[in-house]
Amino acid sequence: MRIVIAKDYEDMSARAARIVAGQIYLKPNSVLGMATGSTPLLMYKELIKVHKEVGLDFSEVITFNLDEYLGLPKEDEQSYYYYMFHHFFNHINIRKQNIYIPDGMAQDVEEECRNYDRSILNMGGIDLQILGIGNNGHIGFNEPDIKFEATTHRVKLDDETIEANARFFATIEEVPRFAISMGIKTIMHAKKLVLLASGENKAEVLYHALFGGITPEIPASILQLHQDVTVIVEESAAHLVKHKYQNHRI
Ligand SMILES: O=P(O)(O)OC[C@H]1O[C@](O)(CO)[C@@H](O)[C@@H]1O
Repeated sequence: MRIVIAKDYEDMSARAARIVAGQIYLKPNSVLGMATGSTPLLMYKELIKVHKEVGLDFSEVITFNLDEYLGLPKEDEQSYYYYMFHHFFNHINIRKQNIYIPDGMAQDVEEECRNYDRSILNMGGIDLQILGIGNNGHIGFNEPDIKFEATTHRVKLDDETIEANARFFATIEEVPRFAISMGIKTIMHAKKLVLLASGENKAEVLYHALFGGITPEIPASILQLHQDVTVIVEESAAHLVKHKYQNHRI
């Protein structure tokens, strides 16, 4: 595991964007795993800049999103489908048929999950997965006490996640209670993982995830078992981690 302490949110985002750009440069038809939430927003902006200024080509790139709320249609501004197009896909030359996001309105959720995992396999697996971390240690929407062997599945969101994500909705009642999420096993199968953490509120959970026991109570702790993880921590999330790490420049 490489741990990089970035000096601020801009630095964290630029470093993450460089890893993604490097991946696409070396393998133009890379399969990328995408995350949502506040953390990767500036990384997406950086990638758009690299696309516009240097011509980073997304025409062969394939993407799979980590998760989607159940019950929100694509056009709902709080859906992750909307987020991804609004913040990223509408601004680059990715092909729509290469974009995979779980369907939050699927009639048969189990079938949707099976198809999602099958599509990932058919594309040769995820080359590079971007991850954020929830206040409770979740990755994707894999909430504490998840089964580490889970593949893509329907999840019930924790109260803590509902509270944390209420900031994006008019009222907390509007936050969906269920979602579809890649499972831990799906995530762990990615060839490379990049975990981003930003903000003081992530400091403690990040420390436990990286240096505590590997336990379903902190789903991100499973990342300790992956052979190729880069953690990019913004300074304000890093004060506990700092005691333990050796800074590696990337
Ligand atoms: O980046 P944020 O908004 O703190 O969210 C943390 C994580 O929770 C989620 O919103 C739930 O999947 C992720 O997309 C994100 O990585």
